[in-house]
Amino acid sequence: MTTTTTAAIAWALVALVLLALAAAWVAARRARRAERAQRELAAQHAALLHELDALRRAMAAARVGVWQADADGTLRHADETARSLWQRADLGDGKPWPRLSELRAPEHRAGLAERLREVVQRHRPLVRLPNLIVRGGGDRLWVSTTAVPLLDEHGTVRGLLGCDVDIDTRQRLLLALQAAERRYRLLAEHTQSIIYTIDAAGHLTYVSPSWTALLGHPVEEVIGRDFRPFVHPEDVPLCEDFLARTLRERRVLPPLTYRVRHRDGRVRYHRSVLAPVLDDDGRLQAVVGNAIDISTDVELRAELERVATHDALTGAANRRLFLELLQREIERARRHAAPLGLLMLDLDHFKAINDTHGHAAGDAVLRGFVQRCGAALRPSDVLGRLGGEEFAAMLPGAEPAQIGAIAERLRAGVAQQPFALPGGATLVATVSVGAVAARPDEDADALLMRADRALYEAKRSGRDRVVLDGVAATPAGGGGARAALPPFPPLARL
Ligand SMILES: Nc1nc2c(ncn2[C@@H]2O[C@H](COP(=O)(O)OP(=O)(O)OP(=O)(O)O)[C@@H](O)[C@H]2O)c(=O)[nH]1
Repeated sequence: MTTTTTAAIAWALVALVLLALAAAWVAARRARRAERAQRELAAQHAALLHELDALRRAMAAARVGVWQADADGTLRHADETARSLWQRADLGDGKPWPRLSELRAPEHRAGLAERLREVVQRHRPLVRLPNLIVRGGGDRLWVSTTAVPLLDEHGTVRGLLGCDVDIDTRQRLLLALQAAERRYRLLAEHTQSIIYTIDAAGHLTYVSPSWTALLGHPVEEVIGRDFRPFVHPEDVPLCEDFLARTLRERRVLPPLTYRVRHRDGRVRYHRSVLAPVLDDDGRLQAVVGNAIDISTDVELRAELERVATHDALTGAANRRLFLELLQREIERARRHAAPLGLLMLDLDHFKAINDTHGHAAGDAVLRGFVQRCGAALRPSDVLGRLGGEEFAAMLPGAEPAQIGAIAERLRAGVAQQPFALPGGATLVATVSVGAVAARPDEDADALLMRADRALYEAKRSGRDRVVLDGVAATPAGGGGARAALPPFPPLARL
């Protein structure tokens, strides 16, 4: 072997060693890189697992149960939360999986199955469908179901991925709220009273259908309109003040009674409460009112009042009311230095009318007498029946000089025309009148006493006449009128 050959071999060996070293270095580097990549992967995997665990815990806390199903809705997988929501921990334990819809309450089964079919056939996701599940324990729980299609690389639906979220508390509250609202709406729409809302400017923003029943207008003619045209003009300021005070004081005030015009023109009496509706921050949301028709009560009270204060036979004010009004009128006349007249009237020989023609005839004369007085007096005058056939007329504003003429007109109105009796017969009756003008310092008793004395004088001096404050003002009535009367028995006061 030559030196040259030996050297070549040696160089080749060196090259080989160098190559082997380089390969070992590269391999070691690769191994280091692979090891680093594996460590990174493991770290990423651990982080992912950590995130997944956090997500799983978050979903469990939010009561979101995830499930997976075949395209026909048969379940394939359900996570722990889903199993716990459904109370079906044994799902899939060797037994065939049910369809998702089979876990639902019977009334919601078909609806859910149909919506899942739509997800598969039309790729349309199902989003938050509230539905009831029947849990393993038999109780029912409201969940909201969401489902999306699971597609393969060709876009074919291979199954469904979805979740059930526990919305039981919220849904039951919502249903209770809806039921309450339905109840209140029913109440508002069928109540005898009018429920309404009104804004600060006085526009009616809602009225219940009972408005039509109580006031005649169709509801659409009222909503959006100002309340004022519906209220009696005299009561508008009262109602405006009521609304303004409710808005200002933000509280329910005692009810207000006011008059409202029915569509047919009749006046109705309403009593209303107004309640301000405030939000949590105390801001005014609306003003709600409830008005009831109290016309019947008002009319009944007026009738009771009339019965209690008026004579049932003739309709004249009874003694109590007349004396009350007289007292009031005397005080008013004194305050305003106004004149006031008083007539004391007593039908003549009334006992004889009763005795001869009967009590019914006497009643007819009393009624006719009051009618004639009504025709002869002014609307502001008051006629009262003080008892039996004795009456009194109060004449506010009558000057002393006029009183005699008024009394005479009244006397003549009685004597000059016969009274119709129940059987068709007629009868002429007369009346004696004591007329006085009130004096400024006189009280009711003194005034009545003076009028009574004048009346006594009229009777004493022959009846069918007026005595003005003790002085005979007119002569006795015509003989023709007296001719119709039966012969008089002896009279005590003569
Ligand atoms: N029909 C009827 N009679 C009444 C009623 N109230 C009182 N009387 C009668 O009126 C009569 C009053 O009689 P008297 O007080 O004697 O007076 P008079 O007969 O009118 O005699 P003078 O007043 O003196 O002219 C009595 O017979 C009473 O019974 C009533 O509501 N209906």
